[in-house]
Amino acid sequence: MKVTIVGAGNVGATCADVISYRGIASEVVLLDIREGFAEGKALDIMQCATNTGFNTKVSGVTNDYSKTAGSDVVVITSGIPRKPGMTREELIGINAGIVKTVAENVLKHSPDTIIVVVSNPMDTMTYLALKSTGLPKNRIIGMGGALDSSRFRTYLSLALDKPANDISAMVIGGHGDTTMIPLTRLASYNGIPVSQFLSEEELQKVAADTMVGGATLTGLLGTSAWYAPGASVAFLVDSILNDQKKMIACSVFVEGEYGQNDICIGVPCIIGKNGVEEILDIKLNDAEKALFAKSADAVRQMNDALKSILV
Ligand SMILES: NC(=O)c1ccc[n+]([C@@H]2O[C@H](COP(=O)([O-])OP(=O)(O)OC[C@H]3O[C@@H](n4cnc5c(N)ncnc54)[C@H](O)[C@@H]3O)[C@@H](O)[C@H]2O)c1
Ligand SMILES: O=C(O)C[C@H](O)C(=O)O
Repeated sequence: MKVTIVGAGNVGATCADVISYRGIASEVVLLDIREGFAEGKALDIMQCATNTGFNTKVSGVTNDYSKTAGSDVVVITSGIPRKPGMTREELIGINAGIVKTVAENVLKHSPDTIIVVVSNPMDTMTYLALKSTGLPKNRIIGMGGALDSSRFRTYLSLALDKPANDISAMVIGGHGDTTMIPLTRLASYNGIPVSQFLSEEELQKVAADTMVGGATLTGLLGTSAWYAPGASVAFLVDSILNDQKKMIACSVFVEGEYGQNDICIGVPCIIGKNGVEEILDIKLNDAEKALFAKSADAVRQMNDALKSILV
């Protein structure tokens, strides 16, 4: 089980670290354009092995894609993160070129791989990776919903003062400050609707905090987050490599689901060894449907912007 992570920065290295100590893959290759950087990160992670007790082989390379050959999964975390005050969408100009080139390079050496796109604006970068590589839609997965859902569960756990792992909740829609949709109506505390414990006002605050979860951390840290993003990617990779068939909100190409076509957007998916094995077209109420349509319009607009950048 080999995983390549392109972009050995904050998110990429954290993801490699979590994949290693959880034994999710037997081999992880980190690749970066910065001379020696991925090599350094890999060596540092490998030196955890005797203390945390893992056997995963972690290596780093500078721009040498031949070392990534035969990867089962490739994670794209290369690109720039936002700074305080920026939106994810503002990163499109620089990250589009990077993601397109990286996706093409990895496929030269791992033609059968499944690609997990992390770079922002993630829904648009996922669409770009899909369109530029021509891969079947089950093999291109955007990671955003796993992270947003974990933030949603965290904020719910803080509001309820109960453990996050006892809370089940999901965020769908775009991975943007105004486009994500925390499904408060469906959130539960061990199967009991959270609305039995929290007022509408408290639930609205949890939803609002979730939506700006990434912006809040960017304001605090001066760059965007990495621990929860890295762990969320590892969680997704685990479901692929170990064929767990977990239901995870992922940005995937929709063909009629939720009344949308020709965009990649966050929807509940079954994730297994074939990548996206099923999209669950769950029943939304009218208010949620309206939010989803608005979110899809915003995602589509970014895809249109992409077309003018890439010409
Ligand atoms: N989808 C999500 O939920 C999510 C979460 C967190 C971060 N992100 C995004 O992930 C990306 C990475 O964030 P980060 O905090 O790790 O940034 P970072 O700056 O710490 O790391 C990015 C790395 O990419 C490398 N890189 C740049 N161009 C490259 C290329 N052509 N080939 C190989 N490597 C290249 C850089 O040298 C750097 O080491 C950003 O775009 C960020 O917005 C997305
Ligand atoms: O907030 C960001 O820009 C990074 C990432 O998308 C996140 O949600 O942490």
